[in-house]
Amino acid sequence: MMPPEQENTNTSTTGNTGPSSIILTNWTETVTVHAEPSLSSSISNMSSCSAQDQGLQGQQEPSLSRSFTILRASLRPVTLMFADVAYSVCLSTKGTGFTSGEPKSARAVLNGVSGVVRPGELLAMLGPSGSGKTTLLTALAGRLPGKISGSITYNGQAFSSSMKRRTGFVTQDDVLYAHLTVLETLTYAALLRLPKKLTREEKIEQAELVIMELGLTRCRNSLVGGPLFRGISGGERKRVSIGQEMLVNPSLLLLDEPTSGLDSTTAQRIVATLRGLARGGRTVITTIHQPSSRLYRMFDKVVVLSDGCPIYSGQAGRVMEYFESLGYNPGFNFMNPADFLLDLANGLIPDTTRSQDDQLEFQGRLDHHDDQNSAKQSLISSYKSNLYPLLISEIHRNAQDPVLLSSSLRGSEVQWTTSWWQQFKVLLRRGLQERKHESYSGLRIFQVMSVSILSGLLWWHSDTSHIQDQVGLLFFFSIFWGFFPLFNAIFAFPQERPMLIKERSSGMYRLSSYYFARMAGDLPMELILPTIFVTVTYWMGGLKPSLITFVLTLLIILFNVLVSQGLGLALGAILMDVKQATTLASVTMLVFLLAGGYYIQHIPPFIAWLKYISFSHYCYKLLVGVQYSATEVFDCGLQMHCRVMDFPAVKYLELDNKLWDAAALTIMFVGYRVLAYVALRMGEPH
Ligand SMILES: Nc1ncnc2c1ncn2[C@@H]1O[C@H](COP(=O)(O)OP(=O)(O)OP(=O)(O)O)[C@@H](O)[C@H]1O
Repeated sequence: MMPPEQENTNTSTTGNTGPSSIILTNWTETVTVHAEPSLSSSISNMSSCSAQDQGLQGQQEPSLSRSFTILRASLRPVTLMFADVAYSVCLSTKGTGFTSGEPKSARAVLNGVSGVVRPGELLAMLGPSGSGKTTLLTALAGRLPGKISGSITYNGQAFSSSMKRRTGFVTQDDVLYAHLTVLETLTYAALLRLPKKLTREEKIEQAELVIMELGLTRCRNSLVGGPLFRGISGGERKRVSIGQEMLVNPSLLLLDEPTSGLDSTTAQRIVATLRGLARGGRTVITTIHQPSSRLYRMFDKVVVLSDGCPIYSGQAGRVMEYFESLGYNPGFNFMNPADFLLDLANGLIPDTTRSQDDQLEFQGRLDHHDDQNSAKQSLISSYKSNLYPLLISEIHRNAQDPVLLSSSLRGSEVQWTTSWWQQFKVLLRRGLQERKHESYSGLRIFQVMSVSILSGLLWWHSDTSHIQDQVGLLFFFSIFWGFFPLFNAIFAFPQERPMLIKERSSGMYRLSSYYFARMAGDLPMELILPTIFVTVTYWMGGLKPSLITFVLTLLIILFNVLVSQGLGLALGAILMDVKQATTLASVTMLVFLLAGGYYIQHIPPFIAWLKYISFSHYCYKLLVGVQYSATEVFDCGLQMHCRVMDFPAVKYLELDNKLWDAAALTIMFVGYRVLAYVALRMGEPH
């Protein structure tokens, strides 16, 4: 139990609501909910566990006491009802022969699943692997693509954008930025998700609060980590993911396997927290693989799935009674109800005539498929005749309930909790922090510096008497700064896709604010490296010693970098596959290299148009155009001077219209970026 004085600071007991009711104040309103002692105890247990390690509990208590209630009261309770939910996926049946275009077959993943979950309840979905738990959870979260039959309603209404912002969804794989600390991860989530009316300090305080509440104090400053380097533990990652969703104070919280891979104590803490959140007036649904009996006792309701069909949906405490009424007994005492349910869902019916050891041996053998299938069918038909009619009549009754319908989630909602500018600023900062290791990586700087010094040495103090070499250096500028940004930019969106999907699905920010923040975040390094490169190589390479020409050369190359980056972003966003995008990019750059006008000057007319789609071609033309004036001459041998403009490689370029070249680059600069944005928008799950 929480210390009495702490309870008093968080809640006030009211005379007219009875001893078990407390008033919980939150951002926008005051609601009355029924609290259970277990909530306080579970949460305080977790907090104190970590706070003790740090000796922080005493220090943090004042801020905790002011806003503790925010995490405990749901703003708008949601009653979730689902009836006859069915979902199929299309599978192409591949034969072993040489035939192609085989007919597609549909596979039912969910079949007639129904249930009711009310505010304050914790529902667990149980079932063997592949039974459809994740699919059902995703459908209930409004995130399942494709056609779902049956009905899913939230306070009697269909899923809406308002509901989306009230829904927290924790996926099985934790999608987190590896290079942010736990505190940074939760602070950025708070800054993006909490409403405008809270100050920045208050939002940061909420993040701190979630850290304490989830027992993450000990690792608050540790990096999250990822596949390439180790960070916090699996259980801590899971708690960070839950914390991100808790921050928005969701009315409906859905979690996919929040305890998988965790030790039983940590799993117990997580489920206790979920139960605590439910008791604060939320509707909480979780899938779970193998709960211990301790965990099982914390569930209010369970849905048990077998091959996508329900065999039970209702109160968790009455499950044994129900199956006993059908004649199924665990066979021996003290069996974990969850184990019993999973056996049943697998079609393993306990044989009470056998001893315990015999049963284990019997069930372990795999040669009873027919028996198992007929047992499953029998359980499914028992569900249909016993539980289904009750559930459907409850759903119909509730659907007519005027109180439920009046608490509609539509209407009065603002679409975004924070302004465009606020989102842009936070996303920009987060992006810079997450990618600084990559942008400012020593390897990347070494790569550019070594190439610049090497090219400077190769072209060391070239002059116009070696015009072919000088023009070659300008062509090299245009090609190198076409390739390099293009290949860097290709990775941007495919790498960020899981995060983008997760955050956009919960309505965290606008796509445009993300997009512009990403563009702006990449700019410093995209521009600094070519600036260093050009500065070193230009002067070492003996190009025209004029400051104006140097600045113009630099500006042309920087613009070329931005155009090339735009193409990389567009390819990445359209294909969303790094391998495909890099293959296409290398073919494109090869075409640009060959058609750019340096290697081949007599391209057959039917393919000469290729150069007009090459940004490197325009860049090269502009570079040559600013390097040599129309009257400039070079030593063409035998003490003769020729006009640079008559040199074949330059003449071929037709340098008379620089404005058009600049306009072509500008069109590409805008066009590629618009294309990337549209591709991102179209690629979003609907
Ligand atoms: N898009 C899809 N394409 C093909 N099969 C799918 C698709 N979605 C789901 N399935 C299949 O549907 C079944 C149910 O999948 P689901 O992920 O919901 O199971 P689960 O009960 O959550 O399993 P687990 O406990 O192992 O995570 C699986 O057999 C899965 O292969």
